[in-house]
Amino acid sequence: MTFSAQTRKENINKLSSDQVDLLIIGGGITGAGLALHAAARGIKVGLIEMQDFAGGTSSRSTKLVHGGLRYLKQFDVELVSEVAKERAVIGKNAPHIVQPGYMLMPVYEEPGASFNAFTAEVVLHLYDYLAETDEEWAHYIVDKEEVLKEEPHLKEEGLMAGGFYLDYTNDDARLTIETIKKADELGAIITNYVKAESFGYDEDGKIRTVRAMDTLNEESFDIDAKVVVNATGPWADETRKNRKAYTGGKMFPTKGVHFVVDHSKLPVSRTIYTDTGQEDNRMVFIIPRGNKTYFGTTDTPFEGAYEDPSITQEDIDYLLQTINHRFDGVSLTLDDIESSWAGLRPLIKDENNDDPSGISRGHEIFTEEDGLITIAGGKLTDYRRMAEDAFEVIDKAFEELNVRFDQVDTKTIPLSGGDVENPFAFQTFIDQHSQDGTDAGLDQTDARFLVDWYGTNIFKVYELLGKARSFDMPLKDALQLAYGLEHEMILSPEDFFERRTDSIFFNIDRVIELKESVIDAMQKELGWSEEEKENWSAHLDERVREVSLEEYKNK
Ligand SMILES: Cc1cc2nc3c(=O)[nH]c(=O)nc-3n(C[C@H](O)[C@H](O)[C@H](O)COP(=O)(O)OP(=O)(O)OC[C@H]3O[C@@H](n4cnc5c(N)ncnc54)[C@H](O)[C@@H]3O)c2cc1C
Ligand SMILES: O=P(O)(O)OC[C@H](O)CO
Repeated sequence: MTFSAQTRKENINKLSSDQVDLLIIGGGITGAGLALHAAARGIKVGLIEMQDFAGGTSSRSTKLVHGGLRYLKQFDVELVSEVAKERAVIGKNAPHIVQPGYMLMPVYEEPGASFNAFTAEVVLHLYDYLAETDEEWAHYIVDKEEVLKEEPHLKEEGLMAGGFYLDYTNDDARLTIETIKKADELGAIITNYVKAESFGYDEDGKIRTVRAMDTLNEESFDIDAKVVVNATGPWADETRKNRKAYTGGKMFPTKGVHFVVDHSKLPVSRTIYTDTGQEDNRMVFIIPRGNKTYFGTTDTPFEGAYEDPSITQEDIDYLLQTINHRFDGVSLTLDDIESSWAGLRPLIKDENNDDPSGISRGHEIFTEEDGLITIAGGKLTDYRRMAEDAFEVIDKAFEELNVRFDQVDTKTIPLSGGDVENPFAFQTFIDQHSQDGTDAGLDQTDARFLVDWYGTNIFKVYELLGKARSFDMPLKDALQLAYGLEHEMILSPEDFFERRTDSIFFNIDRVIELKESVIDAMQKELGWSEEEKENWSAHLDERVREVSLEEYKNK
């Protein structure tokens, strides 16, 4: 069973010829979670994504699975209680992607500080309680000396104490694609690069058809569905417009930016969550990842094209000022920034709140007169629960059509690659299966990396050794490309470099080194014309220029 460009062609044929019970518009984490939930219940479900899977916000987050500690400042206890409990569920179902770890919240005595030593203890205690955190990961508070022993580069002036608490690191695009692949494994009919353009109605004015376009060849086709769900995140209003039943805009997307520097420039040993020091009610994360450190984010109202929110000089100045304020002996400049990304929070408008950071990160599900169901808002960490909530509404729509399906508990369904015997001992799984990689000619580091990256899908990776060896590149990269083409519906170089691997963000030099050989291999495997090859190559060059902030560095 594959999930390739050929699968995509077959799925487009299926969607254009057979009615589905449910059609999901949007292939970010929210749409992916809905598709997995539906397929697990035996619902005939289709999903169309106009870019690549996770091409929107779900590859541009802070890349954490977390409960939203700072939301307790605005007493969003219900949200934190729901979202924080999901961390352990995702950690169990995707141990190859999501890792638990102690994060540090330093406590400073400074204007606008979120917490003091006492309130930090209270809020971390409440966070553990709401999340039902295991005792082994209980929070603890240490004094200033202990904090500086752990993080010697943190600013000493004003430092009072520090709280260590549990949260999880993540790879948002990997979490999305592994959810998509699991939905595919369970029977969902899924395709990327297909855009919902308009709707068709039955005699009662209910949506029963979606007019879709394959954005690769601009061919349009109709998809017949009993029920349609709009899971397009920040685009939710865009998707709802041009319909008689449109009840007005609900979304208030805010932009969040992250920058990546070499770890030597910002040598933190663990994730740090701290005030910006700019008295703006904002907190930022500083996160070590491999031999890099990334940090963010901003939270500013956004207007413009949602596909690729631009980063501004203000964003750069704000985050550099925040980091240089918080760390002694660190004076990051624009030239230290190796890569970056900007994403849009799919926030729901709050008429009573003009502070973007004060708006709830909760989700809403609503049905309009023509039957379109929209799920908006939320957090990536909450995606599974959001799907459960959505199906309470979707099932009502099915009941009106006298259609019913068995229930399912998705808590017990591992994502693709996550079905290890003991998810809490994933390192053992890596130890056990990296030997196959070294036997195939990989060095130990690459062999362990691939098992860590793909989990139980590593066996499908190794099946592609023959194909990989035909590519003119190091074996590890060749295996990742071969697997991505065969099992992760890679159609463009950016799909590979930005979302199936993390090279564009965390190893941009590697993108430049591998670009030609990857594009040559993709042309051969996907049958690109010379013109298509040139277009994809130019698109990748533009993306590299954009994420490395060249326009600002060359000013
Ligand atoms: C800066 C930032 C940091 C964040 N950090 C975290 C974090 O660390 N942890 C966390 O839990 N949450 C975090 N979030 C929130 C989280 O990223 C989002 O809630 C989540 O990714 C939204 O997923 P989604 O699927 O709803 O939207 P998206 O991922 O945007 O998916 C919507 C998809 O719909 C597609 N689409 C749009 N229109 C159409 C159409 N007409 N036809 C077909 N497809 C269409 C788009 O291409 C897009 O891929 C963060 C958000 C931001 C912006
Ligand atoms: O939406 P915020 O303000 O919590 O910002 C996103 C964080 O960086 C991670 O969720």
